[in-house]
Amino acid sequence: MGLHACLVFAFWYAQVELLSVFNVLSVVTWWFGITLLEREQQSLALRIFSLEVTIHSVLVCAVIGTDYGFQFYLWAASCLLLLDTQLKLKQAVVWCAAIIVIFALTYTWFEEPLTYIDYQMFAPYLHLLNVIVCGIPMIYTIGLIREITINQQRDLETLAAHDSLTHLFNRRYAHGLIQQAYKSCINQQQPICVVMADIDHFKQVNDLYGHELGDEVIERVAQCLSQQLNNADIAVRWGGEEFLLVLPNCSQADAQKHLEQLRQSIEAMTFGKGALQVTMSFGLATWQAHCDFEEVLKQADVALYKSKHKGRNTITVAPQVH
Ligand SMILES: Nc1nc2c(ncn2[C@@H]2O[C@H](COP(=O)(O)OP(=O)(O)OP(=O)(O)O)[C@@H](O)[C@H]2O)c(=O)[nH]1
Repeated sequence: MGLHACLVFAFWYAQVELLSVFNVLSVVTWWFGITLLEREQQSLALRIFSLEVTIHSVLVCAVIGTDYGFQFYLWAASCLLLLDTQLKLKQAVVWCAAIIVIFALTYTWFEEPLTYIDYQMFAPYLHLLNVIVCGIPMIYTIGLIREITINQQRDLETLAAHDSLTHLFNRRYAHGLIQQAYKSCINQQQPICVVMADIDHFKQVNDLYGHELGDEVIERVAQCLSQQLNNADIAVRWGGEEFLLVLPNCSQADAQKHLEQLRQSIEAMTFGKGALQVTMSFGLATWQAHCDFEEVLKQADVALYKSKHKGRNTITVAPQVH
């Protein structure tokens, strides 16, 4: 819009009044397009910008020829069209190709311009300036598409790896991480522990307080688990109210101390304006070098079952298998 405003005066000064008037119209069109952008009507705005740039470039070339490089704005117009995501790719490609064909034809159509302006010696500089200015939307478009693609890929990866309620890792994604942690601990001859944890009497929570508060309990318990874990630890939402914790470089004794702190923290939490408190049971197993993941998981599960059997809100350590 700023560029068109400057050109109103430049063409007036160069006594090409027709182009001066065109630029007034362009300023109005860009102002209208920007208003549409502010109203979040991006698609319509982009189409208007593209149309304006296309018509304007052709008219300028018709009046003063191609020496000044105004035809390069047609490349910019085709890039702008690609940003219109409501336009199907096929349609966008056809429109872009049509604009590029018009660009190529300007050299034949406008070999003899309607007017020769007095400042012909500035033509190469203006040509250079126009090419540079036209490059900006192209760099912007490709950069924007690159940025959007990277962000979407990152978002998709996060969505695929995490559980939507607790934001802990989901079961499917965690498998790879757990195997990596195990291999690294075994290579460095460091201990690694596996814990199954389950909120006690959770069915009653749902039955007495409703599923919404049930969800809040799961969410806040998960938060408490992840806040108290170390960076290398892996917390997974294993099932409804069941969590798996993998603690690399952690001995059984340290894991036991850690879990006792967690147990106490969860016991101290209140929900539903203080009306509800919950407890958690834990089953702890040390992952031996000769065991596979399924085996250690089973040991932790059996230990958890024992904790439930003992009256819940407790930690049971699985016997070491030699
Ligand atoms: N609100 C809510 N409830 C869930 C979710 N996932 C599972 N549940 C409920 O969790 C309850 C689990 O109950 P049970 O497996 O019988 O276990 P429990 O009542 O916790 O009893 P113990 O484990 O023996 O202490 C079931 O009623 C499920 O419907 C969830 O995402 N949100």
